[in-house]
Amino acid sequence: MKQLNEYLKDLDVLEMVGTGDPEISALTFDSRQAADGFIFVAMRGTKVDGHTFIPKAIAAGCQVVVCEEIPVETPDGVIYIRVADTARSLGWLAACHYDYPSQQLQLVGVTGTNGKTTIVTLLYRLAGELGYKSGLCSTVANFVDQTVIAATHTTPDALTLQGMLRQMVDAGCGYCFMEVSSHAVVQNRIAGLRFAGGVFTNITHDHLDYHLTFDAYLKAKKGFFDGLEKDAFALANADDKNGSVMLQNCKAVHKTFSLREMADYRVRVIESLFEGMHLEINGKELWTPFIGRFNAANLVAVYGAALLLNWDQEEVLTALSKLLPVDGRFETIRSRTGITAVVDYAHTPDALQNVLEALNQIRQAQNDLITVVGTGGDRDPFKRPIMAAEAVKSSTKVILTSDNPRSEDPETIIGQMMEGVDFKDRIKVISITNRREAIRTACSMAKKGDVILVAGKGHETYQEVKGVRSHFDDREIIREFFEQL
Ligand SMILES: CC(=O)N[C@H]1[C@@H](OP(=O)(O)OP(=O)(O)OC[C@H]2O[C@@H](n3ccc(=O)[nH]c3=O)[C@H](O)[C@@H]2O)O[C@H](CO)[C@@H](O)[C@@H]1O[C@H](C)C(=O)N[C@@H](C)C(=O)N[C@H](CCC(=O)O)C(=O)O
Ligand SMILES: Nc1ncnc2c1ncn2[C@@H]1O[C@H](COP(=O)(O)OP(=O)(O)OP(=O)(O)O)[C@@H](O)[C@H]1O
Ligand SMILES: N[C@H](CCC[C@H](N)C(=O)O)C(=O)O
Ligand SMILES: [Mg+2]
Repeated sequence: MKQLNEYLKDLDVLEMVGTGDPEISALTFDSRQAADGFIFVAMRGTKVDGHTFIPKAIAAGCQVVVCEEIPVETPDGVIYIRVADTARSLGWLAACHYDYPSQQLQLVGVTGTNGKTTIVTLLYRLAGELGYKSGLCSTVANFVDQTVIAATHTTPDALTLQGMLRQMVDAGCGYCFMEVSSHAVVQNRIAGLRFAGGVFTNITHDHLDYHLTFDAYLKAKKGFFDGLEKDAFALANADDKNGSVMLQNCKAVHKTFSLREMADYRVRVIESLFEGMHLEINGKELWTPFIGRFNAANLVAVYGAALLLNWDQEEVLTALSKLLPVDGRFETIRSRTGITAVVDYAHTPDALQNVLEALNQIRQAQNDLITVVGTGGDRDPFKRPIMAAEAVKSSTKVILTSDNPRSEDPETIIGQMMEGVDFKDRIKVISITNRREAIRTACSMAKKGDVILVAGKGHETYQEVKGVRSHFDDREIIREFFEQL
């Protein structure tokens, strides 16, 4: 255990009320978790202000409070530490508490609207193929070497994150690959971390409910690159017009990847089939079971990051072609009757457009492409009509349905999606609120050779309706209906 003064050396303390240097047992930012010997960090949230829970945290045994505003009443025996930004301070306190684990391994962060989970998971698997122990922080799951820890967020809170990194270091991991969400940057969940490198995939429409403007969303992503040190690498997608924005004034070593332009790491799609793609990466050819140009971009980003970590180029290329698609991303299920279903986590307009483009390139023109899609409740409402329009533009039939409606009315969400569909196109659209029914309908409509895309939920094994989560898995449901054909 450490004394308080050790924790304070990383903070810019503006004011302190109370004296002493108590021994600290743990940290918390939630008064409900507080106990004797804890530091309580008061954070201003989106729903409530953590400062209002300071008395509760003290009643539970906290002797040290880190806050942005010192309360009027300051009982004896409690030390109040005022800082400008408690969320940022939490990152540094957590880093100190766990003995700065990010400085003891090579941490690579991946940010962007789409492709983060794919890239970090492939880097983690590639490390395994090459015999390196590593950790993973992703939307689907976290891994400490081979041990899985369930994921609640794409990027966990600073305390959970630093704790997990400590477990990785203790387990002998030399690397950690993590997703850096824009929420995490804004909420300073990544404060106190030292990155060996950062990767930028792309930025398109998402999360405008939280960031309000595209500019603010862009700034959040850029915030991650602005924080990289000069010995780190910054690998950006040259095909995205904001790739260069990420690199502007970034101290790290600039590198790029591209499907089109001259870049440090280049990929070309030689052939694309349902079984996979034939690629050329920096002049070397390889086969991969991945489908879609966007996955060629993901693979070249993985290749670039691997070389920037000084992994052996030949070994990387050999292992790359063995990697299999990630859970819930372009997962293919075939019926005995010759129908192909694809389950994909496309939950943004750009992702949906990309997946549909890939499917249209590889399917036979005479066959139908039936898309089943919804959009999440309590999340960006502006993407709803755009996603419906994308689905209609590139599919022959569309079934609009529910995703995770959360606290919202599912029919209202579908109604907002429908607003994006031109009147003349409505003939090819039906809406079925119950997602299971929607999938069943798609399976019974499809004929031999047709393709069904079930988009939006990918790996998820639940559906949240009116705040209640029940077991739900697009893949299980498709298999069940395919059995009945
Ligand atoms: C909008 C958002 O990001 N919210 C996150 C935020 O919660 P919040 O701001 O609502 O917190 P709050 O409820 O207002 O509480 C404020 C403070 O008071 C404290 N409190 C509260 C009650 C109490 O009795 N005592 C107490 O001390 C809370 O612990 C907190 O410190 O801080 C919490 C703790 O870190 C997060 O769990 C929570 O994530 C929510 C659950 C969430 O859904 N977040 C999503 C939107 C998210 O973060 N997504 C991104 C990106 C997704 C992607 O694209 O992949 C992700 O990284 O997962
Ligand atoms: N490089 C890419 N460019 C555009 N779309 C992509 C790319 N990679 C994946 N996608 C699409 O986006 C979906 C989500 O991919 P992935 O889970 O890798 O992204 P993510 O950035 O982790 O998403 P999230 O923000 O939910 O964590 C995929 O199912 C696919 O449809
Ligand atoms: N990480 C994304 C995932 C959305 C997935 C979709 N199935 C939904 O629930 O809206 C988010 O929180 O916006
Ligand atoms: Mg993800």
